[in-house]
Amino acid sequence: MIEFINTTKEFHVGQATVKALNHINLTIQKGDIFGVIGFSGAGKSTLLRTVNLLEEPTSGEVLVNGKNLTKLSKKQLREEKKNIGMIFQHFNLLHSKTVFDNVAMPLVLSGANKSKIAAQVQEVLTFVGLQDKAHRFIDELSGGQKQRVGIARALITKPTILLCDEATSALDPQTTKSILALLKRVNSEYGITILMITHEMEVIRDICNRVAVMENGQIIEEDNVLHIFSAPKQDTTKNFVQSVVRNEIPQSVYEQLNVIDGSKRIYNMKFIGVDVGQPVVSQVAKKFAVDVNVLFGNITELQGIPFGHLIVELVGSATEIQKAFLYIQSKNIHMEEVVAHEGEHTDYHQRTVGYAVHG
Ligand SMILES: Nc1ncnc2c1ncn2[C@@H]1O[C@H](COP(=O)(O)OP(=O)(O)OP(=O)(O)O)[C@@H](O)[C@H]1O
Repeated sequence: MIEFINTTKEFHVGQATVKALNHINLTIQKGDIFGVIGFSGAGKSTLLRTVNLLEEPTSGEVLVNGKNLTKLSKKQLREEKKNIGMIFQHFNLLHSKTVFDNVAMPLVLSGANKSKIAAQVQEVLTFVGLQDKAHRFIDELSGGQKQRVGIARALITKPTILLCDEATSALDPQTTKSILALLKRVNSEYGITILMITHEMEVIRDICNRVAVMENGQIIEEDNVLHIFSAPKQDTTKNFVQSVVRNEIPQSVYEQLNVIDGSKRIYNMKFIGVDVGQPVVSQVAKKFAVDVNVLFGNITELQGIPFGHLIVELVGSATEIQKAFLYIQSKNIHMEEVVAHEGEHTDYHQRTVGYAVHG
């Protein structure tokens, strides 16, 4: 568990003072994969680096598993730091050394004996899938393999916490996926709490259970990932969500409203955590005298939970459309009617429909 309590960090540059962290209060629970997202300069790196004292807070506290590291003796601090692994955007590996030497380094520095080192290096290299690369030099590896070495080196001291500093930002999308999958295993198989900073919302979507959004040294929003994606509150959060989940209604759908007659309604069906596999659309068409045309869809997955929306046109009598509407709502699918402002054709909005169909 990591607790930031009123944590502030100031840097002095010439006469100016930069408040990189401005009274941060945040708790990362044991077992979390906690993401911190923000634009460049928001304070993410500084936040991460206060956890292992690469940066010391100016005021406030950071507690790691209940301990304030600034209060420890040098010897105690050395021991506690073994609990905190870290991986970096540019890997921070020693290029003139082999994979084995890089991974073994923390154990060598702590004076472990050779047989223990060999056994542990073998174990972590097998875990990250590089058991056959132990004697390769770092320069002979791809970016993804280098990050695997970074992860193996971080795991070698058996930490309870792993800090990830933009760990996939230098990797292509495919390699990013494989590294994120590996980090998920680090969390689920070793029970390691992960705190990661990123500027990519895809990373948050793919791996995190909780997320905090940072701006100007402050946390402006924090919640579980499903809530953040389904109901972002702050503009910056909304922008990040929009970058991966296009939840706006396309112009082509609004244009259909101009030609709609009394027998049609357009609805935005929002799926959050319901089984998209359930054949709601085809059931509606079978159960009611209603035709269903799918106009647009965007469904993704958040932590194995379907999430997204489907825009459908229901065609039929007002009574049958209302029955279909109530039936779909009964399946825990949120429905909003897509409507245009009276007399306006450029400024459209959505209206939540209660239980009545507007006619
Ligand atoms: N060592 C330092 N000396 C002076 N200012 C610093 C130092 N480190 C960070 N800052 C400043 O603190 C603020 C936060 O920086 P930080 O690197 O934590 O942000 P970030 O969100 O991680 O950004 P990026 O994604 O670009 O790394 C910035 O204004 C930055 O210029």
